[in-house]
Formats: sequence, C-alpha cells, structure tokens
Amino acid sequence: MVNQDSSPRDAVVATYRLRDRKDKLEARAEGIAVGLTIGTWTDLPAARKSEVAKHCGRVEGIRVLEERPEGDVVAEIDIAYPVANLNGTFASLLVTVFGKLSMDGEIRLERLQMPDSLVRQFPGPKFGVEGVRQRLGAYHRPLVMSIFKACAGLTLDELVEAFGEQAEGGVDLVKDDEIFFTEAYATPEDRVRAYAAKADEIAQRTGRRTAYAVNLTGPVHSLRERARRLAELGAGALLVNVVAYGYDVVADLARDPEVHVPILAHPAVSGALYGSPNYGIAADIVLGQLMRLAGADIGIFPSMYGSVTLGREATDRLLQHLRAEGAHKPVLPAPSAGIYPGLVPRLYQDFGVDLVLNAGGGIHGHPGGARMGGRAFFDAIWAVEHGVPLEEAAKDRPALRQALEKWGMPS
Ligand SMILES: CSCCC(=O)C(=O)COP(=O)(O)O
Repeated sequence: MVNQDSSPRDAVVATYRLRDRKDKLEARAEGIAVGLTIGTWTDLPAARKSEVAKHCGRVEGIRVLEERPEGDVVAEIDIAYPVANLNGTFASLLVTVFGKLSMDGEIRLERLQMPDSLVRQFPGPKFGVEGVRQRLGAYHRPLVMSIFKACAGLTLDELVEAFGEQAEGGVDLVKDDEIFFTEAYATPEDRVRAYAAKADEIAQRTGRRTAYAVNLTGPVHSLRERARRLAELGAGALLVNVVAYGYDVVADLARDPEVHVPILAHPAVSGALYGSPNYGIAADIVLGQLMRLAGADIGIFPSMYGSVTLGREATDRLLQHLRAEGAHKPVLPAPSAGIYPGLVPRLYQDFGVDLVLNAGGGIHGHPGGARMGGRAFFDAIWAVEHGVPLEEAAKDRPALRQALEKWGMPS
C-alpha cells in the first residue's frame, strides 16, 4: 500500500493533531493515508494494482505530544499525499487532505507543507504588497481603510454622501461592509459609478483619491462577469467573502486578466473552520496560506487586540504565510475588528509598515464624524513616523486628540 516512489517534492504533507489510544496510532495513521487516497475500511483488490498503489498516501511521522490520565494520547501525525491525486483546485486539495477525515472525531488539520510544483498551480495575488501600494499611490506607510457601516436601507444619494464623508478624511480605501448584499436601493454597479465620481470630485480639491472596494455579490456563476464589469466601471478593489463563496471562486478571479483590480479577502464564516482547538483547520491555514494561494492581495483577519481576536502565535504563523518568500507575491495584512487610532503604535510594532489599518467603528464613531475619524489615523501615523508619542502629537491635532479622549490607548 505504501507509495515508495513519492518524495516530499511530489507530495503534500498534512499534519494533524488528534486524540486516540496510543496503541492505535499507527493503524489510525495508516488508515488515513490509505482511506483518503486509494482505499477504504476493507481490503480492495484494485488497490493492490501498482498503478493504483502509486496514488496511495504515506505515513511520514507520528509524535505523541501528551499522555492523558484516561489512557489515550494527544498526538501529531504527518501524512504525505501524492500531488498527482490533485488537479490544481482547492476542492481537490481540501477534500484530499481533510475531506471525510474532518468528520472523524477529534482531529484538527494543523499544517500543510506543499511542494513548489503544487503551489505554482494556484494563482496567488495579482498585485501583492507593491502592486496595491502602486495603485493607491501610498508608499512607506500603512494604508488606511474605512469600513462602510450601516449601508442596507440607504438610498444611493445617502450612500454617496457617506462615501464622501469617509473619503474627505483622506483614507486610501473605503470598503463595503461584508454583510452588504441587498441591491434594493443601489446595485454594486451603481455604487461604483457614483462613488468614483465622488472620489474624483474630492481628489480635484484635495489631491488624494480614495478607492472603493466593492462587495462582490450575486450567484457564483455570475461573479466573474460582474467582477470584470465592476473593474471596468472603476472599482478600486473587490471585497470577497472567500470562505462563504469558496477559495476556488477567488482563484478564478485572480487568474482572470480582465479582473484588473486587487482582491480583499474577508474572513467571514472562517471561525466555523478554525474556532475549536480540537477540530477544524488551523486559522493560519484558513486565513493565511489558502488566502494567498487563492489570490488575495489584502487579507483581513481578526486582530490580536480588538473585539474579535486571534492569538499571537496564530497571528505570527498567519503573517508568515502572507509574507514568506515564495512563488507568489506577498499579501498585505489587515488585522481588523475594534481598531482605533490609539492602537496605531502597537500595530506598527506588531506588523511593521506593510499593513492596512482597517476600521469601521474606529472611524465612524469619532466624535467629529467619519472625516475626522480618518484624519485621526493619519495623525497617529504621522506621530509614529516622527517618533512622537501620540499624546504629544494630539496637542495640536484635534482629530487625534478627540479620538484619544474617546478611546484612549491600549493598556
Ligand atoms: C473579525 S475581522 C473583520 C472585521 C470586520 O469585518 C469589521 O467590520 C470590523 O468592524 P469594526 O467596527 O470592528 O472596525
């Protein structure tokens, strides 16, 4: 059954953390390697044919991490799956490494090591960090992105006014809220046209043009056409609910040269995959590794500090996936949820300058409104860039002063 020819160069190695009886670990690991490739729970004559056996998975390692008083153990096992079993889609990758296995009790997919030959079958980001910066004309500082809040139920005129308020604050991007699906008052096409005109009007006066990241919505079969149309109409970027729509949908967009705008990956629904320490798929795979392979240019994920959080270790692994040298361009991280101006020095410290400051409440909730909310972030960036403590910089910067008075600094 064991595929002797397979080497790490032609196999994807999945590491799982599971709980089982110690004396059952070897059989369990072998069962996974065979069960997810060529076999099932009983012996199959066809599986003994050499052509079929080449596609068999292989047990690469078994490590006991913890012996439990009840007699069972927590262990990690590594299984290598031949790349030849896959076809360059996320469906083939995910179903192979964690398809029916994801339903088999307490087991979690912790790591995926992929050979370059497989990585290159996925598109990766079209723009990456440098490309996004070039499009937005913003270098050597974090980008500032405002999240549209309260959209459903507003008329197009009201939406344009709200876009204008955010753009007046000088933000690089205004993105739709990921929950904005209704087209009752304005289609995404209407919004892109109207916001582009508003952005032009403001840019003529201020010299800074804010881009709009429109939520790409609708039936899956219509998304590529709509993405092309929105790009053509002047969208600055596409916001995609990647987990809800599927990684392959994003990969399709990233491969399409006519979709010539960056992709912002939203993490909605991902907690259902990574939320448990004992089940599901590790957050850094879901929000980092797979997002980059699929073609996200900006990756949104829960920050370490805000209202919905991800731990530091998971964040560090996630960042590694977004930024590591490799076949694909790096992704801009957008740690999100509960971000406010007082956090900017901490964000610089934790993420460096290649970063998106992404805020909804932290902009709209500013006492002076959204335009002052955006300015407060730029004041905070100025302070960090000049080595000035925020409280000091706030003395002659009202936007920052009011933000600090309202939200303070992290402890
Ligand atoms: C959990 S990461 C995504 C955060 C998000 O979608 C969002 O709208 C955050 O809004 P906030 O008001 O917390 O900045």
